[in-house]
Amino acid sequence: MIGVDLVYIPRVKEIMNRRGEDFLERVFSPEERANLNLRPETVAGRFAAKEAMAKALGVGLFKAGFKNLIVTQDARGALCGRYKNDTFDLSLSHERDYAVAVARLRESSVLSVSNEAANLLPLVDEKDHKGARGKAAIVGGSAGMFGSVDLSSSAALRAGCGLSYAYVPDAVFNDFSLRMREVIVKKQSALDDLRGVDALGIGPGMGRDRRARDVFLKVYALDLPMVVDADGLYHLAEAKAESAGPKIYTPHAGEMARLIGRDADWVNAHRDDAVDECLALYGGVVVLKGHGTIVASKDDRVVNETGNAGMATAGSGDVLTGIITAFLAQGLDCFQAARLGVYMHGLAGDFAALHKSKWGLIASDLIEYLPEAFLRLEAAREICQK
Ligand SMILES: NC(=O)C1=CN([C@@H]2O[C@H](COP(=O)(O)OP(=O)(O)OC[C@H]3O[C@@H](n4cnc5c(N)ncnc54)[C@H](OP(=O)(O)O)[C@@H]3O)[C@@H](O)[C@H]2O)[C@@H](O)CC1
Ligand SMILES: Nc1ncnc2c1ncn2[C@@H]1O[C@H](COP(=O)(O)OP(=O)(O)O)[C@@H](O)[C@H]1O
Ligand SMILES: [Mg+2]
Repeated sequence: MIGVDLVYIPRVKEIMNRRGEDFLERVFSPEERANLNLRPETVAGRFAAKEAMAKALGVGLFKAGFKNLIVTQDARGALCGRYKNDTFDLSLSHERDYAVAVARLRESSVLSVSNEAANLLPLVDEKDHKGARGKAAIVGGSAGMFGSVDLSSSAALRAGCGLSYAYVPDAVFNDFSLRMREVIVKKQSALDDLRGVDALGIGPGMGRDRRARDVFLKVYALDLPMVVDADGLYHLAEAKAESAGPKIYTPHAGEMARLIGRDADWVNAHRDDAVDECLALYGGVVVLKGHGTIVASKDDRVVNETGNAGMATAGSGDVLTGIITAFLAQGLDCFQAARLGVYMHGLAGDFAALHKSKWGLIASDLIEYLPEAFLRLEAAREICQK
């Protein structure tokens, strides 16, 4: 959360001479230009401060935009920085040909992530081994739908599990095994092994034929914490199977409509009522996805505050299944795992959109930016606990 930058003053002087006002307009906001001292060492120091703020945020300077990284003064007259809702302490200096700036993201900015979510983070014991950090299994995949189970099982590892297994149909086992590295691939004919895992996710890309339905019914009857998504929700709606262990259901509006016998337009217009109907029919914890995802049990309900429309892209729900399964496997209860999972998935999506835009974001980016979301939440928790 600290950034530093060094700028060669003669270079800034040369650009100022060559490009004049045009350069200042491109780099400084109107607020900054109003008070700007045009000595090259001052301009170079301000420029370095912007780069240092971008580094403290972990965002490229061009992506953040020069003019969005604002060097200003606080109420006491001390130099500080601002980027959207984040603020920075700044320290600037220059000597001969060089100007230097150090930026530190203020704690208040770090705390703008949810303290409640930060306090749910599973603890990591320094003596942990992979078997002690949660074993997650994802049951799904079928020809043409490898991607979904890859995304789910990979996301489970990135969300902190020590071991992640993908249970795929025997017919695609060889192909799928070649594709995966950290994830361990198993055949769905070995479902008895599932008793050794801590939590399960079922449904991504699993298909809707009879074979898939039979696998679903066997797995759904296991007394293990379980996330039910995608084609798992299809089989559940069709079979109205009895649940044994703790369950989290993660429908989008279309899947919710099927679960409660409504249409998707009705669900979109009555999201809270749809969740109530789903809870009454299936119990457990319900996650109704989409803008303002609802996480609800019969006793608790929250509307999630992270995430963005760039996440409306194929496979992003599969990533969510893996993240929630991982938190279940690390010992959180169903409501906590769903709450933290949805929050982290959205926060990773917000980081991904910052780096790659809402247009360029794809589901695997959510896995890539999950570590950044963890770092942010871990920093918030450390500050809360001080
Ligand atoms: N790379 C891979 O391998 C991937 C594999 N995947 C796998 O594909 C399988 C099928 O998944 P699915 O979500 O497409 O299935 P389904 O249940 O038919 O729902 C779609 C229907 O519901 C409707 N709908 C209404 N509201 C909606 C909403 N808010 N969000 C979304 N839909 C909404 C929608 O309406 P429409 O779009 O026509 O308006 C449409 O009629 C599943 O196994 C999944 O894991 C995917 O994860 C992608 C990456
Ligand atoms: N407009 C949006 N704003 C925020 N999040 C969204 C938006 N649209 C979709 N999402 C999120 O993206 C994910 C999509 O899940 P899903 O529809 O199951 O995708 P897939 O089946 O392709 O993996 C959900 O977590 C949902 O909340
Ligand atoms: Mg889905």
